Amino acid sequence: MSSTVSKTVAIAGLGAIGLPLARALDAGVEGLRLIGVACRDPVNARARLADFQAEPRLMSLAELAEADIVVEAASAAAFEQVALPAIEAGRIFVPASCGALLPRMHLARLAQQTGARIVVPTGALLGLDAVRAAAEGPIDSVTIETRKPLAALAGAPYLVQNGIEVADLSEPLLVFNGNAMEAAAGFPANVNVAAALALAGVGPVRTKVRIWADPFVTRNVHTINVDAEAARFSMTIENVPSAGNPRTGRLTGLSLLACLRGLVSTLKVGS
Ligand SMILES: NC(=O)C1=CN([C@@H]2O[C@H](COP(=O)(O)OP(=O)(O)OC[C@H]3O[C@@H](n4cnc5c(N)ncnc54)[C@H](O)[C@@H]3O)[C@@H](O)[C@H]2O)C=CC1
Ligand SMILES: O=C([O-])CC(=O)C(=O)O
Repeated sequence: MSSTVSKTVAIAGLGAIGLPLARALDAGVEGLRLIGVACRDPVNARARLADFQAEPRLMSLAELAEADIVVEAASAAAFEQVALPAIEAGRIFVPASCGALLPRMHLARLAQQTGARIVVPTGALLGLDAVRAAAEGPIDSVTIETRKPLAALAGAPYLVQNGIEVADLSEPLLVFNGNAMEAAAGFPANVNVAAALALAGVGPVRTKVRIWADPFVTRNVHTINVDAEAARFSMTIENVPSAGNPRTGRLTGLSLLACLRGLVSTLKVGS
């Protein structure tokens, strides 16, 4: 159920997350109107937008801040170029690459001054409603264990820097065991989920992360374990990789769409 509130939306990136999200908005979501997208390659972007009913403007990353809601679905490297203008302009900023927010929490303080909001979507994860509720009281521990197919982890900076080869594994290998801050730096395209979990719960230092390269899984699998005073829970999600990007679960674009709907709906479900 949506309200008569209408907000404009602009999206950075037309990849596995951004393109289906843009398509869904173009098909019509009450209260939301897509006005712009930013892409690296305008020719390619025009081809992707050719069948849209209302073709959005091609914008620079900074120009996206003309919209009420600015969605970042590009990369950790592009995060700041999208985030800063949007937050300076007092917009609602929705980052998919939320791992890039962890070392930039000054942006949250800037948002306080400008009236902007930073809305981190649940993305490829689950259970952040329960984690947030638990975090209103004492929490003993929060962990996330991620298992990805080998192709989804290839090229991660942590693996390259540590000379860890995963391409030919015949058994699962624990490739990382640390906290969410370190995980976001070492696997910027793989564990934004750990960053979102950290922001929902006990922060990036206390949130423990284990990453497995697993030749036996065909999905991106995330299991969170929370031990809090009010509740103990474990939840697992098995995400179908996107056709366009095996690192990214197909659910992520849908999560962003649900998040945007929540920004304009009169009936909102979940905390
Ligand atoms: N929060 C979550 O649960 C999840 C977050 N992600 C993150 O979301 C982001 C987007 O993911 P995908 O759509 O799968 O990536 P993708 O690689 O499929 O698409 C990204 C798009 O952004 C464009 N792009 C990159 N840098 C740009 C720049 N400087 N200017 C303009 N366009 C630029 C690329 O050309 C590409 O079209 C990534 O950082 C990814 O790690 C991915 C999965 C889950
Ligand atoms: O899609 C997934 O399974 C998770 C992911 O890539 C991320 O959190 O960056």
